[in-house]
Amino acid sequence: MSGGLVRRDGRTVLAGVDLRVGSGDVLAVLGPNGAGKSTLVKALLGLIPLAAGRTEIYGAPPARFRDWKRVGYVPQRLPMGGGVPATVREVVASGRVARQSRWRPGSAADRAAVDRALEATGLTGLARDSAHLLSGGQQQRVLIARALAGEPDVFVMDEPTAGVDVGSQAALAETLRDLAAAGRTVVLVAHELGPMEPLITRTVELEHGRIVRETPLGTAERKTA
Ligand SMILES: Nc1ncnc2c1ncn2[C@@H]1O[C@H](COP(=O)(O)OP(=O)(O)OP(=O)(O)O)[C@@H](O)[C@H]1O
Repeated sequence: MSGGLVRRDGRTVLAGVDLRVGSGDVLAVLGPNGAGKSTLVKALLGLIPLAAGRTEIYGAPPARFRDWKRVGYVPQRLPMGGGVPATVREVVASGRVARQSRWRPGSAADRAAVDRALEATGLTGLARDSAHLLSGGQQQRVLIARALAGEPDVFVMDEPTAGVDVGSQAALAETLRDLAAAGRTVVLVAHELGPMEPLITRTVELEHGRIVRETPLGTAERKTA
C-alpha cells in the first residue's frame, strides 16, 4: 500500500500509510483501540475502498486480483445475522471455496484440509455443532480454521486472540510457528503479542490512523533457529 487514505463518516481514519508486506514476513500491526488497525488490514485487501493512494495484492489492485485462494482473511468476528445456520465443519469447509471449481466440489483433498484445520484449532469434537452457538473464543478458532483450510500463502488475521483463552492462544502460536516455518506470510493485528511474540519478524504501530513506528525484529529463520 502506498499513500493509503481511508475516510469513514467523513472522518479520516487512515492517512499516508505506506506498507509493504514481504513474502515470509510475520508482521504484527499494533496500536491502541481505534488506531485504525482493522481498517488498515481491510484496506490492504480491498475490503474497504481507499479515498487516496493505492494497494496491490501480489501486484494487482484488489478489483483485478483473481487469485483469492492465496489469501486467508480472519475477521474479528464471525459475521452472523440473517445467515443460514451452519455447522463448524461447514464454515471451515467454506475456506476451500476459492480452491474449488464448479466441476469438482468437495474432493478428498478438500476434506483432508478441513480435517487438518479442525485438528490444528482443537475443533474436531465440535465439528457438527452450530457455529453461531459457540462462545466468542470458539468462534474465533472457527475463523482461524476456515483460513487454515484454504491453505493460502498469506494469512491476514484481525485480533485472532481476542477473547481466546490462554491455552488456545498457545495453540495458535504453535500453528503460527508452523506456518512461518513453512514460509507463509502472516499479517496479525494484535493488542498484545503474548506467546506469539517470538514469531514476529516485524511490527508496525498505528496511532490515529498513521504508522508511527516500524520495528524489524529479524527473519523467521533467525527467530526459530
Ligand atoms: N464502519 C465504520 N464506520 C465509521 N467509522 C468506523 C467504521 N469502522 C471503524 N470506524 C472508525 O475508524 C477508526 C479506526 O477503527 P479500527 O476498527 O480500524 O481501529 P482498530 O485499531 O482496529 O481498533 P480496535 O483495536 O478497537 O479493533 C475508529 O475511530 C472507528 O470508530
